[in-house]
Amino acid sequence: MLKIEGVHTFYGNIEALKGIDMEVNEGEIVTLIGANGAGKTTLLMTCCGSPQATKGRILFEGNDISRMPTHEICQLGIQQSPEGRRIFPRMSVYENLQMGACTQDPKHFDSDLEMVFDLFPRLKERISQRAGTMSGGEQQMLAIGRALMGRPRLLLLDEPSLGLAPLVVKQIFETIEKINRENKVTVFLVEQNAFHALKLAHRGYVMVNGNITMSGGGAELLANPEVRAAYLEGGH
Ligand SMILES: Nc1ncnc2c1ncn2[C@@H]1O[C@H](COP(=O)(O)OP(=O)(O)OP(=O)(O)O)[C@@H](O)[C@H]1O
Repeated sequence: MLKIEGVHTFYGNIEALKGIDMEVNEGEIVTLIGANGAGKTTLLMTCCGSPQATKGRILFEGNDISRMPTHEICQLGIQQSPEGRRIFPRMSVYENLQMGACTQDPKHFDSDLEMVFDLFPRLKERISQRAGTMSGGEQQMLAIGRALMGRPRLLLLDEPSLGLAPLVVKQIFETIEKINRENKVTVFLVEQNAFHALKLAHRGYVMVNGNITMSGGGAELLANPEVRAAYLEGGH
């Protein structure tokens, strides 16, 4: 579904991605783990066209999206829930979800809203609340819900567990699994919480300093001593 071939991305003269090859197959949850500054967010952003890859190409369902503007990439069926959530804090929950649907045919709006409320009943309870006044976990649910309103076939999630309490992290990961299994959305997940993220994943990749250094099944990477030593605190 998503094929990343020899992708290099620069910020000025900083080479953040140094020739990335990887792929996400339809129906999978694929996790990318790596330390701070490894380039994980840059890879997700590059898949969405901002910044654009300087070398290499990215194919989505056979279309070369590497030089495409972000809104066209969204229309093809890729949506992102960004790092730090980036919800619109002064808007209500409902208005945030409306924003997520803005590229879509309005005829889908009501049923898509129900789908999001089924996944995150808390958002329905908070429908009129200003998004910026909600808890971190609720804001994360909203960021994922907003992305789903854009009807993705491929959902890119950047650190959905960031700053959340363990119980909330568990709920968010269970919902991600449900979105993949029941709503049939393919998921590409970037995480520092390697334990949860690899447990959930069909396959995973490890990124170090702008390069992919390891790949394998989620369970295989979880069991790998190098991965455990580097990314799983206390051999969790
Ligand atoms: N807008 C930018 N301008 C210049 N350099 C940047 C910019 N964004 C990221 N970088 C640099 O690119 C490299 C990769 O950063 P990136 O945010 O992709 O890493 P990451 O793996 O997502 O890290 P984290 O887990 O901390 O979010 C880092 O060296 C970072 O300092």
